[in-house]
Amino acid sequence: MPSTETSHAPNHGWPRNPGMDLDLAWVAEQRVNLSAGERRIASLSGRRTVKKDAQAAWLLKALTCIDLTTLNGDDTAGRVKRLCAKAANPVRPDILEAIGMADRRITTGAVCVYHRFVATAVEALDGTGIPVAAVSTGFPAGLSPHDTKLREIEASVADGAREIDIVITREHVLTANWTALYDEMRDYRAACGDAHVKAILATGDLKTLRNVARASLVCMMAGADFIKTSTGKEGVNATPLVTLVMLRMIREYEERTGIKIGYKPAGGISTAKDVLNYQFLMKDELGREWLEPDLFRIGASSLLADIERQLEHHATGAYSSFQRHPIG
Ligand SMILES: O=C[C@H](O)COP(=O)(O)O
Repeated sequence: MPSTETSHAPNHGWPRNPGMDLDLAWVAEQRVNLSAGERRIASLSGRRTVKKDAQAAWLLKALTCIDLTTLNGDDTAGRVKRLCAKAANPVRPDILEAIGMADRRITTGAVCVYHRFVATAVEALDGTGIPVAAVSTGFPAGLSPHDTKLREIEASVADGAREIDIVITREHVLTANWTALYDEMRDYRAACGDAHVKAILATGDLKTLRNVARASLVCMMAGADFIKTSTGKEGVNATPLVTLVMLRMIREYEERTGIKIGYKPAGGISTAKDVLNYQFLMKDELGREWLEPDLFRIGASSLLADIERQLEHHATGAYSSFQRHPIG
């Protein structure tokens, strides 16, 4: 059960990934055994349940890992300010009181917006310690000119973004041009300066799990601090199977380099049950450390409402069916 001791805004003293030279042989040797992966995911089902007394702790921990997101064409400064207010006070005080957490300061991990709203969000979050993450580099397709993408990153950092979610050029992966992907990511890393960088792979566009594994590895070699599944705009976004592949690449990268890389599933994650599944997979594959916001974020626009609802049920004792649902 995760402790709630660290249920606060993430520690931005966490080290950045320095990256390493591109190792094409290491990239080439990556293979994914699809049926073994599917069996692993299937085996999670029914293996675990969330204990009633531990549930609030798990959900609060998940909440501190949310990159609370609005990425819509009709976003306005007003919507972003309301989102920031929710990020700073994500759970109603009476619920926190009822579950014995009234003395904890609980916030989401970050607020995630388009570049246009970075300054608005930074101002709205002033004094909360909550970082702003900007989706830069021509999100979501990432097909703007390379220099334009670098300028966008620099502008987001100048406006106060402490985290940048970049999107890779999927063509580099689909054509196995690993050098181009590495160089692109290297440039993004440099443009971020002191900001942390999350590499969005858009896994739903990458055709094969092997491509997902290889792209994960190349982005980590080039200095990504996090690897993230999706923009939320692809046809298929975060899935348990893609997660398994990416987590295993994070594990392999740590085994080889000693550097811990974070993971961010994003897109379509909207229920407490979904997020508990991700938490158990993270803990099983990488260990307890990866349940903290320094190494785990969940990109989500609508998850918070369900977590709050489940905490409310917890507070009133009106336990919902998911509490007895097997984790998997
Ligand atoms: O990065 C975050 C995603 O765009 C959020 O996707 P969602 O709106 O499906 O939760």
